[in-house]
Amino acid sequence: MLIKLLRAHLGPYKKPIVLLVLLQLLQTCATLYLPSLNADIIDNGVVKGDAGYILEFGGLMIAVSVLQVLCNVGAVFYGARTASALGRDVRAAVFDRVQSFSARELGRFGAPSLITRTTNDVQQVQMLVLMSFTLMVSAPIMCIGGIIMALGQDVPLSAVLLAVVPVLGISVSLIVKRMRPLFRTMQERLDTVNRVLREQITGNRVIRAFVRDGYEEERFRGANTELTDVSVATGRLMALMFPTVMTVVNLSSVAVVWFGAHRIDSGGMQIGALTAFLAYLMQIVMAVMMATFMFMMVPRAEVCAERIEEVLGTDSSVVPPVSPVTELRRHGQLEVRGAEFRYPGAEEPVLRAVDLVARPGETTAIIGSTGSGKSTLLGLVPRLFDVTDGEVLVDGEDVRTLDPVLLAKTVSLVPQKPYLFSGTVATNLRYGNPDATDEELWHALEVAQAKEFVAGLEHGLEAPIAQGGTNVSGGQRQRLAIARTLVQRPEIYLFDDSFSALDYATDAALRAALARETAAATVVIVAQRVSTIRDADRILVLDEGRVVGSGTHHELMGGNETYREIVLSQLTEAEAA
Ligand SMILES: Nc1ncnc2c1ncn2[C@@H]1O[C@H](COP(=O)(O)OP(=O)(O)OP(=O)(O)O)[C@@H](O)[C@H]1O
Repeated sequence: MLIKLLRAHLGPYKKPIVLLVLLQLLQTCATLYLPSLNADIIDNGVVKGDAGYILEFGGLMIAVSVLQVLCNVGAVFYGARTASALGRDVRAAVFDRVQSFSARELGRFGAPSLITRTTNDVQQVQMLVLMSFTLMVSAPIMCIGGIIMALGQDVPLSAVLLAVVPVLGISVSLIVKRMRPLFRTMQERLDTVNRVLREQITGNRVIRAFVRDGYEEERFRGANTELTDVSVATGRLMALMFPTVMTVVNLSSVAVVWFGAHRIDSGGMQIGALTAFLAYLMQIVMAVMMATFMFMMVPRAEVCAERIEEVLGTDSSVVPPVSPVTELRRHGQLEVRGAEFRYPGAEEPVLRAVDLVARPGETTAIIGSTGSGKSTLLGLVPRLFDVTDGEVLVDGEDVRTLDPVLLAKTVSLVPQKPYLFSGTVATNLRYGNPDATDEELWHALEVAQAKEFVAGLEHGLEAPIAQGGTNVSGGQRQRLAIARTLVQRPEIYLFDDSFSALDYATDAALRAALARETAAATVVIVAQRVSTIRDADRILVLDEGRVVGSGTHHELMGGNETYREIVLSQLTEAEAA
């Protein structure tokens, strides 16, 4: 998965990658060359007292060091730039995919997990790539080159390396193997902490109202402790790595000095060669350590890459049309034919054989007990999800064949729980129509009965709105959401219980203004309140996902038992007449 992800996203950066590999190659060669030069200076300059030799080779050492530093800076620069670009691209790819998801896929992953995947998971992959750019080239060359150079200094002493390298390799891989499952658990527990935290922040008022602070604290502490436990377990393994490596290093250094001293004593080796040998031993061990460090990151990045690929590999169940219809002939006729909808995994459909025709210039209302499928039915029109059977037509065209931009322009839904974005009143109102003038915004606010309240705000249209619209009341939020839809001027308006938070007087005033404003449009209103819909041209009665009645208020009062029951639960017989 990691390789697949990297192959897919590193493609555009071939040039900087080749450049940084070359720079790494050069700087590693320079690093390997320095101990040999040092040995030469000791054996041929210092021991023989040749100042000219020392100066000449000392100068060369400085030149090689400068080259090494420059190459290193260049490699790190290109490495960091490419890794950051990769992170940006993967984040953008995940974001694009998530944007295409329908409510079904969003529900499957959950918002907290999608956020962790887009941020933390991508960051883990990005960090591994940065480390790899720095170490992938230099570590193996340094290790193999170090062995060759050490052999060049003294062959018998190199036997020490035969023991050191495998011992180091095996002990490190044993530790890394145990880390892998822990990393997966760590990412999952991070998801859980995010989920609990998000729920507690969004449900803060309910928690306070029910005085469940203690319970919620305990729940967070549980999730937090679980994350800490797994982090500590991986931390322990990581901590074990360095003492293990250092023990091997120190023991091998002692062995090299011990055997090297004997070789010098017997005249088989020069003192400069022993210094160089020790330096190469350090370089080899450093290379193994660096590789280890990288391998430590690989399992976590692999787990993260799998989680990212899972998102990228998930297709939206609301598929955009291959050859979309980009123009509609008539203006805003909505028709639902034999619609069935079943939520994923649900045994029973929540809508069955639903038929509905809503024409321009008419108001169609949908009423029914809670859970009867009203919101689901409205959601089928802007394709929040697609019918599992039957069809939804706008101006005679199946919504599944319509260009998504055209569909969004034609149909606008005011959801049951409207959402406002952080920004100002104006930025929210212009969400569906960025070119709307201030006059248009004020007009929409007037129709939505929100003009007075916005005019009363200190900055009027420029008054700040918090994320989710939490700094305005529920009723104000509903009215701003209605105004936002009015600014967009669609041909089909869908109001999902959008007047529920308004008092009766405001509800009536709003509907009267709305009727004038949307006189030529198709309006579908879902409501629980009979007074909101009794004047509608047609009322559809839903019961357990089926249409059990259709007609005007008077027609339904005459012959539809379900409708009569709903009406008489809210009004007296005289009021309902
Ligand atoms: N995401 C979901 N997954 C599974 N089932 C769902 C989901 N959303 C809604 N349902 C079920 O679908 C049925 C219809 O829900 P819907 O929200 O359409 O009803 P409604 O008539 O709008 O209700 P209300 O008047 O309370 O808003 C309900 O029984 C509900 O349990």
